[in-house]
Order: sequence, then structure tokens, then C-alpha cells
Amino acid sequence: MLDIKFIRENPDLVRKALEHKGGTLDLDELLALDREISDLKRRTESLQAERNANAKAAAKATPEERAALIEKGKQIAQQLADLEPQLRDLEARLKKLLYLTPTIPWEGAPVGPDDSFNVETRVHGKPRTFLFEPLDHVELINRNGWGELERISKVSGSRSYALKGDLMVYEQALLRFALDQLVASGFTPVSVPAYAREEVFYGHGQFPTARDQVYKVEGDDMYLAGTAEVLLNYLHAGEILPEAELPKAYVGVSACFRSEAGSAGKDVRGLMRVHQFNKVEQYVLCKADLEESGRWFDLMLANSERILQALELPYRVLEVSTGDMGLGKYRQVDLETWVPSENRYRETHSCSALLDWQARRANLRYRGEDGKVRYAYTLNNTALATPRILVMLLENHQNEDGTVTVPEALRPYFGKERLEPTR
Ligand SMILES: Nc1ncnc2c1ncn2[C@@H]1O[C@H](COS(=O)(=O)NC(=O)[C@@H](N)CO)[C@@H](O)[C@H]1O
Repeated sequence: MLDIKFIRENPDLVRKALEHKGGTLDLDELLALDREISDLKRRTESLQAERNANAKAAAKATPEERAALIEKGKQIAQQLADLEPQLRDLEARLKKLLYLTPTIPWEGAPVGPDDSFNVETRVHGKPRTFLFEPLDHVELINRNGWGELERISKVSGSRSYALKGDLMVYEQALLRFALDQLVASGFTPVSVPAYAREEVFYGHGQFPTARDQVYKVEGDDMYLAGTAEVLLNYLHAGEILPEAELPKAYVGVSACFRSEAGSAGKDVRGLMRVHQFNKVEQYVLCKADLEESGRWFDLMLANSERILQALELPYRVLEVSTGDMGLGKYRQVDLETWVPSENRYRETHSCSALLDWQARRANLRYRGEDGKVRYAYTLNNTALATPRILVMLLENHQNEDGTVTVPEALRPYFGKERLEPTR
């Protein structure tokens, strides 16, 4: 969310950002509420001044005058008491509207209403020309006995997966490889639960606008997180960190849950879009400095590109449009990896900088060397998410005999040069 002072001073900037991002906030309603609160605060202050002056006068008054002044003091106290709940109610309504305010996107973001306006900025590697008819990832799994996709849908319903044999071990090897890459890059490994309390999702930005994506645990203040980012972002909520302790650079590993509400009919087969998946997540909390944020953005993006290059997968880099990046983003770059059976690139990584939009929601602050307390900046990026990346690995590295070659970098983790059929 934005600083109310910034909104007051830059209403047109905020209005334009809402338009470009497709935000639903009625900015005029927010500004009117803000003015109402200022008026009420001014009335409260003048009544308090009046009460103090009246109390002073009563102290010096003659016995005859005192009774009247004390009576007046009671009336003023009652007026103040009546203003209290009004002010609280207005401030609660303002906070709800502030949750819907947009980060002003960086000037390089393509302006457009959706992902069709995303701009390809780089391509790495090129799609393989197959000398045989390649199989898609579901065919490869079924032919090699690498999963129980049919049986598990009986157990857990649609958008579920169960891997078997070499592919199951391969998923674990990939997660450990990605974790090691991030630890080597100086990130602190953290394991987090896959569930959190409701306020944590407001702190992240998932609530209030995307509640339908989140599973709730019946009977508890407990919601299943779609990404470790949600929890990592709340780890330091309410603290004032010394600047010397920044940046916090965490690599989080967790199961991720998503209802995929609204995705009916999309990617219904196999491993592309499931309700529970695994992700190695990069998360950074740094000082409120645009260059520092830019350096971390570039570093986190480079980490993910290095992983895709180690996996020997063709991919492309997309500068994400204002309409696709979502309310909180200052900048978002996605990596899309080639899927032979679809003859197109599909998203596997999403790198975002949010300036202090999350920090204001989660109350993430630090004390600068100048002693001033400020909201921090936050960023996040996918290091690797499975099982989606298995779609690309199986299809791009398949052999005519149905086995799948393991990229060099993964062999020490997997233990073999190729995935072989389950007996
Ligand atoms: N339902 C899903 N099934 C499988 N993989 C998914 C699903 N949803 C997201 N992913 C994977 O998780 C990656 C990151 O998801 S994201 O929503 O784009 N971004 C985030 O979660 C950020 N925290 C950065 O990781 C996606 O690029 C994709 O590779």
C-alpha cells in the first residue's frame, strides 16, 4: 500500500497507475475520507485545547464561577468522547482502501491491460529439432511408469500428481540443486510452514483482492500459502531492524497450495498446473533505496537464469506489462521456458520488486544510519518450482527410446545420466 502523504501530493500519478494496472480503488472516495479524518482530527485538537484552557480557568476561578466552568469541561469531554469512535471508524475504512492502492510502476514497464502486452527482451538457447516424433510429458510418464496420474486423481481429485521411480527422485534432486545454488549465492536457507494466519496474507498482498486463490483450514485462523514469499514477508513484521542487519536475503523451500480458481479448463493434464507444488523461493528485504532494489532484482533474476541454463533449457525473458504485474509491483520480469508439445514458451519464474508496498502492509521497518525509521523494500523471485519444470525437462531432454537425459549439472544430485523406466 502507498503512503497517504504520497497519495495526497500525487493524486494524478496514483490515478494513472490504477488505470494502467486495472485497479478497482475509487481514489476520490479515499481522498474524501482522508479529508474527513483531517477535519475530525482538527476538531478534536481544538476541543482538547479548549478543554485545557477551560481547566486552567477553572483552577483560577472564584468559587461562584467554578461550577459553571466545571460543567463546561464536562460538555467538552462528552464532545471529545463522541468523536473518538467516529475517528476510529473512518480510519478503519481508510485502511481498507489503502490496501487497494497501487505501486507506481517503473517507467520501463510496457503499458497494457494484460499479458499480451508483455515484451520479450531476451531469448536464451533455441528449441530442439527432434529427429523422431517427440512425446508430451504425460505420455513419457505413462510409458515409463514415472507417475500415478490417474490413480492419484481418484485419491485427491483433479490437479493432483504423484510421481514414481526415477522421476520422483529427480524432483527431489532438482529442489536440492536449486537450494544449493541460492545458498552459494549468499541467501540464507529457511524452511517455512505452508500455512499462515489471515493477517499474513494482508501483509503479502494476496488479501483482500485474491482470496479466492487461497485454501482456508476449517475452524482455524489458518490459510494455505501459495508461495513461501507470503510467510518470509511476515517473518520480521512489526520489527524495526538496524540498517546494519539489512539486507535479509532468504531462500525459502515450501510446499505451495493454490486453488487455481478461474483456471478451469487450463492445463488440466499432467504437471503444469496443480493444487500443491514445491518451490524454492528467493526473498529479499532491503533498505529503501531504488539502486539497492535494482541490484537485488538483477541478482535474483541472474540466479534463476543460471539455474535454467544449468538445466540446459531454452527460455525467454519477458518484461511484464502494467496490467499483468498486479497492484503491488514496481517491476516484474518473467522467465518462460520452452514446451515442445505446446510449441511455445510457458512461465516458470517470476521476478518482482515491490518497493515499500508490502513493507507498509506488513509493517517491515528499519532504523537508518541517520537514526530515521523507514519502511523497507521487498523483492521476490522463483528459484525453481516443481513439478512444472519437469514438463520442460522431460520433453526437451527425451530420447527416442523414451528415456530422458539428465543435464550435467544435475548428475551429482540425481546419481545417474538418465531417467529410466520404473520396473
Ligand atoms: N498451480 C501451479 N502449479 C504448478 N506450478 C505453479 C503453479 N502456480 C505457480 N507455479 C509455479 O510457481 C512459479 C511462481 O509462481 S508465481 O505466482 O508466478 N510467483 C510467485 O509465487 C513468487 N513468489 C515468485 O516465485 C510459477 O512461475 C510457476 O513455475
